[in-house]
Amino acid sequence: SKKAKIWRNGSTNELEECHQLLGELETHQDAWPFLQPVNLKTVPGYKKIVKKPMDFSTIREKIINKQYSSGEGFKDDVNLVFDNCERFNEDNSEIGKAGHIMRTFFDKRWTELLKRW
Ligand SMILES: Cn1cc(C(=O)NCCN)ccc1=O
Repeated sequence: SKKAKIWRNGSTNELEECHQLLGELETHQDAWPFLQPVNLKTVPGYKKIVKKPMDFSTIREKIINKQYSSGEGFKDDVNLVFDNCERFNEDNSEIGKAGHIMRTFFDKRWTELLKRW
């Protein structure tokens, strides 16, 4: 596993703070469309339209398996979740609206974390 680094301002491991932020995403009331991979067998068109599926449970596995070398890779996968959502869903659909709410929530928390690193 990567040696924990002491970051500027004494904040400890960047990826530990990403793991905590993932917990906030997963427990958000509007997270329900993003908790598990979209079922490619039951959602028509998804497999063809969305080239790189991503969801919060997959991100959790990648954190646990040390597949991110920095917060940047974590941030890119979280944004992929929301970009996929915008590509596949109408903005005013239930899932489309949830995606916009979750992206706004994440962007605010990510900006707060960047200020501390
Ligand atoms: C993010 N997303 C989720 C679904 C879905 O059906 N999720 C299951 C919720 N229980 C369908 C399209 C989509 O873009």
